[in-house]
Amino acid sequence: MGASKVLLTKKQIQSRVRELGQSITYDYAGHELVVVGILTGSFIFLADLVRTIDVPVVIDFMSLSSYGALTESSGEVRILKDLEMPVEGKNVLVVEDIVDTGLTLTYVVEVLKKRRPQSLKVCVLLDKPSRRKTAFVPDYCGFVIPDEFVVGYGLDYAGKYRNLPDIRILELKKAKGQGGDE
Ligand SMILES: O=P(O)(O)OC[C@H]1O[C@H](OP(=O)(O)OP(=O)(O)O)[C@H](O)[C@@H]1O
Ligand code: HPA
Ligand SMILES: [Mg+2]
Repeated sequence: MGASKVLLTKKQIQSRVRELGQSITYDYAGHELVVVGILTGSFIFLADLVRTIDVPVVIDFMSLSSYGALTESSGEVRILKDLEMPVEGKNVLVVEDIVDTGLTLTYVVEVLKKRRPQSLKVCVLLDKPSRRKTAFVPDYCGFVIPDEFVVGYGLDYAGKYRNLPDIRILELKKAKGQGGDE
């Protein structure tokens, strides 16, 4: 298995997700929220987070791609699937698994701002600031992590490992040495 070192346990994630949900509930009290999940990486975080948010929530998804099967961003972000609903006049909260170079979220914010939402904020579970190529700063952040490629809890390497219940550091060399398939 190429992803053996646990960086964040199930328990740590669960407790931090609950805290984020409480902050979001407090900040949006009395308002309806449109939660926009960025597919595919955000799906587990979003599913857990929305169940800790106690204001009316509508959920929509957008799919973008820049990494493909690589551990380095291609630098080019494309929309693969757009939102189903207009967000004009809505309080929009983008939910994402990780901000790394910042290219994906910088692009998402730019695209959504043009649709004139009432408010637009971004919640990420993980922030890897060491590799940033844009000035992007999330409004809500679960954990700041070191410059390692991580998998699990929705995050993948070449489509795999999203189902791991914790977040682990991908160890490619070890995987090769042990006859892994990377
Ligand atoms: O800050 P950045 O350098 O842009 O990287 C972050 C983005 O990269 C990953 O998605 P990816 O494009 O690999 O697709 P996925 O969500 O389907 O895994 C991750 O889920 C974020 O969306
Ligand atoms: O560390 C990462 N893991 C998985 N997907 C990612 N996309 C950007 N950074 C990462
Ligand atoms: Mg993603």
